[in-house]
Amino acid sequence: MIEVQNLCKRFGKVQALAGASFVARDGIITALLGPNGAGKTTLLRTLVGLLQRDHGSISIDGVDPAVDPMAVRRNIGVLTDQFGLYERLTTREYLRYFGELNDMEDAAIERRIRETTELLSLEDIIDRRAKGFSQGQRIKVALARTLLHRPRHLLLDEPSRGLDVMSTRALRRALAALKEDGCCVIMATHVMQEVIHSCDDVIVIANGTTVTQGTPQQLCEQAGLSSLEDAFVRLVGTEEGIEL
Ligand SMILES: Nc1ncnc2c1ncn2[C@@H]1O[C@H](COP(=O)(O)OP(=O)(O)OP(=O)(O)O)[C@@H](O)[C@H]1O
Repeated sequence: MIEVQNLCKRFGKVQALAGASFVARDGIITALLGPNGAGKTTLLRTLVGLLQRDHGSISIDGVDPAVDPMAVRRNIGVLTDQFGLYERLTTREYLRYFGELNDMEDAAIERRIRETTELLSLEDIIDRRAKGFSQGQRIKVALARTLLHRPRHLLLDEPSRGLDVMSTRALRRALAALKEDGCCVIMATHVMQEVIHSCDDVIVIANGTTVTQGTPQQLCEQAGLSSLEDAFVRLVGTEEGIEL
């Protein structure tokens, strides 16, 4: 479980986070929905300790990443906008390398490579070098790396961008498997279809603060509208940052 209270982060004159608070529970997919510049990426980066917060509290299964960053990182998988692939390594070599960095045994690494290859349909690129990979291929490899060590918590920053229909389905399968495993998953996205399809709970964020949190149905009821997209627009008061 991830609990955040009154999280603040400023970059110079920009108040990127201005008191965000929420709880993301285990065994469900929590969407982080907000217009461009709302603070979603800053929030995810602060949660894992890539950015230092100015104020507020973070608890990841009871551990504060500022107090014990290594304990948090062992149990968390992060997919950011920087995929961090190595052009000269094949997908298999890259996944092996990250498995070793996470202190996994060789047999476990090979088993998880087989499982993630099947889950994310990586067969055609598993033995190809990353140089020249398309955007969708890059995301899938980065996602495989994120899932490889079976972290209990996952922070996914726009995982569906650039994915074709087949890859979107692969992502949905991966999310369903994580949910089944009882993981705590937070997914920042602009794609309403993905929220409706995969997410049980939604945090709406605007101007660095949490506007509301609830199931897609609760958000619709709160806004008095039947479509989640319309409810989102009403709740944040802007049409910016929506993809259908
Ligand atoms: N390193 C930085 N230096 C200065 N300003 C920053 C930095 N990172 C983020 N910001 C600012 O903080 C605010 C929040 O940015 P953030 O990237 O968290 O938004 P977001 O919700 O992820 O947006 P998007 O949907 O466009 O990806 C923006 O005004 C952004 O310009």
